[in-house]
Amino acid sequence: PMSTHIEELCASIFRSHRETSQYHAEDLQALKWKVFSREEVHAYQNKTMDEMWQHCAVRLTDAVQYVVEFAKRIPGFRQLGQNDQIALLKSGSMEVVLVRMSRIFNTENSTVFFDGKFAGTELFKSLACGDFIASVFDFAHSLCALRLTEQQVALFSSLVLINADRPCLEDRDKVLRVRKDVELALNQLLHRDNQESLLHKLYQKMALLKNLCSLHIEKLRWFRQYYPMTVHSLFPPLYKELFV
Ligand SMILES: CCS(=O)(=O)c1ccc(CC(=O)Nc2nc(-c3ccccc3)c(C(=O)c3ccccc3CC(C)C)s2)cc1
Repeated sequence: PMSTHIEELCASIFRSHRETSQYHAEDLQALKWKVFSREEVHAYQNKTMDEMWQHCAVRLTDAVQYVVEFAKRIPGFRQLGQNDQIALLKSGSMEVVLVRMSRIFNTENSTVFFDGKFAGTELFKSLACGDFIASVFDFAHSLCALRLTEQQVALFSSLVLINADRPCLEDRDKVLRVRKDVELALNQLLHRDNQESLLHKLYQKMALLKNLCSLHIEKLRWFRQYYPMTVHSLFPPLYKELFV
């Protein structure tokens, strides 16, 4: 059986996850067939590249804000130094957003929840980074296939965030100690759910997340060389702080 400390850690991470999810997977089940009309898709496709990038950056930053709030409520994360908290969010927040977004992906018609309805890859055409968007969709498909419970998503998200191998950490050992507890909690949860086989699959997903985030930064740098002023004056400050 789980130790009380680990049991409490599990419960508190799950609570933090629920409290800081803009949308709960079950709420979006009702919306999952609400897709954009052909006219609406065309309206997005007719946006200029900088308009669409800016639109997405604003949406993405909303989602990142909730991840920052989630991190702050993870026991142990708050005990880390301010600089280490920022370093972990800088390198991990996009990964957690990708994990969260994947759970409300409609695998039957390959659509993602965006701007209140479900959108296919074609809606994002004007971003001019089709390979990246396709990879995000592929990742969402592959994570959905694991059919994680919300508790498993909560613990997996914490593990993605609290990573002692991230760059620029001042107290690596402290991050490692906090991570060890979260690893123990996930191990015990999977044991209780009789799904130990999920563990190595989740570690494989972490490797995919790392690649996806590098691709995001690469595309952002590419976009920024064409529209430096859009990024400078129209992208949300938090987006610039974390990704630029
Ligand atoms: C995340 C918490 S949640 O409560 O589950 C939630 C909360 C809110 C929403 C609604 C939402 O903002 N959906 C967005 N979808 C995408 C998207 C777009 C292309 C493919 C796949 C999803 C957004 C992006 O901007 C994005 C996301 C990942 C990688 C790349 C990008 C675009 C680049 C240009 C920044 S924002 C969805 C889910």
